[in-house]
Amino acid sequence: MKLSAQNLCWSAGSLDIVRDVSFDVAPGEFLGIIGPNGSGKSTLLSMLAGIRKPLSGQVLMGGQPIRSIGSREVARKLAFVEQQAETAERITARQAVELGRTPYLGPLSGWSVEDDAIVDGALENVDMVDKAERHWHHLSGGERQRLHIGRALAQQPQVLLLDEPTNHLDIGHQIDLLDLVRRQDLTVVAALHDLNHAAMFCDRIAIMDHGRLSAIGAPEQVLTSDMISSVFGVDAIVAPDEDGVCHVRFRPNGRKRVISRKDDLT
Ligand SMILES: Nc1ncnc2c1ncn2[C@@H]1O[C@H](COP(=O)(O)OP(=O)(O)OP(=O)(O)O)[C@@H](O)[C@H]1O
Repeated sequence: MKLSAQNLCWSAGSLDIVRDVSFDVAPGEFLGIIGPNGSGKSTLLSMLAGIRKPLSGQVLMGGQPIRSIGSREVARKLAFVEQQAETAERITARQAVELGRTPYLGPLSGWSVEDDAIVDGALENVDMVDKAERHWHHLSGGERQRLHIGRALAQQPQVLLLDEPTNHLDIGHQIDLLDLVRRQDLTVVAALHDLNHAAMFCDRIAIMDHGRLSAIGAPEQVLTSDMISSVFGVDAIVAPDEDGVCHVRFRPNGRKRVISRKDDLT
């Protein structure tokens, strides 16, 4: 399902947080959003999810304004895993994933064996089958994060929005999770901090800088030394690796040098 951001703006008082951001995400495409802390990634995602009302502009899901679609219908089509997603404590891991089936339940459509099978599949996908009966508050941060993704998959959405989904995960689970997400036939928008993971898994990357979309394109088009230096203030060398995927190697003194150059001017 296609997702479109059209001239999205959001402000907090007099502070412009997201400034006139527009892009389309094609059905089945994986778009990564990168940018420094505070550049507006989470704010943008919450507008894409229909949770935060844009000050101006609109979000279209499947060509329809998201704010004109009922919340239950949105929940059947779009799943959002927020950065600090919390879940009530007195539930098991399995029950946390079962929450993903809520948009499908109603007075005439109770819990079914199909729901059980979908939850089983989601638990398997996020490697949590063996901990399914554990209590939420006995799980590690990474296990909880995997369950949030499991809950989102159990929602069987067509659009998946993820805010820093690999936070808390060890490197094995980071790679597994991004690979899992990429293998689903879903339209995905994910805020990511690791530029190499963005290059490895995303079809395109959008770069947020001070609330603006400063570039969007294929990883090899947008991940350049100049961009990394100007947006992140870090020196980096970008070159294709042996698989042709662009690889970013950071130079530890980069940020220090940028700061000292600024100091030279004062
Ligand atoms: N409700 C709000 N009121 C005031 N300021 C806000 C509000 N929501 C977000 N901001 C500010 O907007 C800016 C962008 O925040 P946002 O969380 O979107 O950034 P981000 O790119 O996701 O950052 P990070 O990488 O740290 O998660 C930040 O400076 C934040 O403090």
